[in-house]
Amino acid sequence: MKLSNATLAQIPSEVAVPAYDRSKVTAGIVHFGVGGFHRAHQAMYLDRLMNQGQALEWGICGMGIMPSDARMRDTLRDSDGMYTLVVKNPDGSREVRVIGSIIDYVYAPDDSHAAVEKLADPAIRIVSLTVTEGGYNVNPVTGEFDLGNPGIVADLNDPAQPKTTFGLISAGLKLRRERGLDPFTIMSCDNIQGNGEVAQKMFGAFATALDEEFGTWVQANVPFPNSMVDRITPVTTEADRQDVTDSYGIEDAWPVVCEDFVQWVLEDKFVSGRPEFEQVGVQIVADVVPYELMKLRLLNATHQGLCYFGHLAGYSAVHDVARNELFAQFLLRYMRTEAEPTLEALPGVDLAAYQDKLIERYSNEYVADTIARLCADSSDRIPKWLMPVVRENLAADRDVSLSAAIVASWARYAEGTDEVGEPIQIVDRLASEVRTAAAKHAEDPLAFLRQQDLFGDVVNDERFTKPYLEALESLHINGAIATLELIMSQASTR
Ligand SMILES: NC(=O)c1ccc[n+]([C@@H]2O[C@H](COP(=O)([O-])OP(=O)(O)OC[C@H]3O[C@@H](n4cnc5c(N)ncnc54)[C@H](O)[C@@H]3O)[C@@H](O)[C@H]2O)c1
Ligand SMILES: O=P(O)(O)OC[C@@H](O)[C@@H](O)[C@H](O)[C@H](O)CO
Repeated sequence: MKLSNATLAQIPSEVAVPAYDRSKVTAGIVHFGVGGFHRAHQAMYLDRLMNQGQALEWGICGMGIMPSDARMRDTLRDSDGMYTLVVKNPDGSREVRVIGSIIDYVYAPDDSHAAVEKLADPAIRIVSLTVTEGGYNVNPVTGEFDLGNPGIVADLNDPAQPKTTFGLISAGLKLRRERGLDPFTIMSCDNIQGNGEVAQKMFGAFATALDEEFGTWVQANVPFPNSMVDRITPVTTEADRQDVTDSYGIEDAWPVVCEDFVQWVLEDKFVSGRPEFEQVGVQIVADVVPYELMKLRLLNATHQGLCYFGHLAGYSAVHDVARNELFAQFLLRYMRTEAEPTLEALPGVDLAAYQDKLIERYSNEYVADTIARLCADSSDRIPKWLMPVVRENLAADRDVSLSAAIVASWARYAEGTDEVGEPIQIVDRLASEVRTAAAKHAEDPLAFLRQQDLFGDVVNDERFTKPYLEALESLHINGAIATLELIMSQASTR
């Protein structure tokens, strides 16, 4: 049966369905970047609240700008905004739920005027984002807003027909201001350190470029809370879709599969109110930074630590890598000896247990996360999650050997051929740059590190380049597994 309001009553009892009257839910949030993660995380939390009879005025209106978002528009239109969330436990059991908190979807290229009007609707009080790290338009060299991006240039030249998130959100805010309405909160939920601050800087820069006085108003009036978000959510596969049909008789064109673990730590900085997220397990705190650092430097950095070595060693599934003791010990050692010294202690958080739990989470075979997903967009990830660990450790004169080996594994991967001569498809907005740099390894083994916009001046520091060159050479001569063995045997004698 096709998932929709009309078929909800026929859903089998092992699948939970919204216990609230969806016709009473109204939109209070516009979300940009409705993908797998948003639907496994924020929309799920809101659905939990609604199931408690609360937050019915905080329904979500998705908004898309990318050509690929047309598919989400059509899928959600067909299912009245609903989808199946399949939570996979490590023992093979699962919890399956139809999520009902998304009630509308606007594909902005269809009608940018309607999209701006939606953003100016007084009922909308939060605009949230999961638009990926690349969606913040940060110039990698300067760290500033990239005013040269053609989409941004077009929106600045023709602000009445906005096409980017920056153009649309700014137009919505401007209209609200003209109409004497309060602004909305802009809530980033992307894996970026200081995601609220980065969003504030980037949206502020766009608004200023549009009109200086408006930029000042945005900086003074629009809050940008920081958050730490966590739930491993792989890309939905055709097998996942078929499984939902075969197991439950539900025809859902785009279900979501995720792990059982979920966490959201959120700064309480909102204008015009917010849902009572704390009632459904969200941690509302004054300072998110230590939580963010913990998650990005332990979880996201070890995803980088396992994916290039894993790919080179011939793996395609994350759980197979995590279950290999050599890899698990390498990741644990990186976390304990290099990442943890850069983290602040957090009340109630046992960092050693957190690290062990990560290996357990990665080992969940039912989640079926892929090495390919983790290897994408490396140039947005290694510089943001791993290089800050390196810089802090070098400043404190601490060891960086394992971090250097992770960077070397990326450099080897970027050469574009694996250990049995198969081509590697590099998915990265800087794919041609990183491939060009990696292609020079034979003549200049430090060529990759000379990409200053990615690595700063670490190429000049022998404490980093020595273990980096050793790892890279070993990767070329001995391969990934033997290199990890060598690194671990050297580490045990330190
Ligand atoms: N998947 C996870 O495990 C996970 C966990 C925690 C946080 N996140 C965060 O969520 C983000 C999205 O992950 P996902 O798994 O939902 O990916 P996804 O590919 O399913 O969805 C990404 C969404 O972002 C949109 N998007 C991409 N670039 C954009 C741009 N420049 N402007 C506007 N929209 C843009 C896409 O159209 C899509 O709607 C990640 O990049 C990360 O920051 C993901
Ligand atoms: O989604 P990205 O691109 O920010 O990073 C890839 C993964 O490390 C990430 O999606 C994790 O699975 C996630 O952060 C877990 O909460």
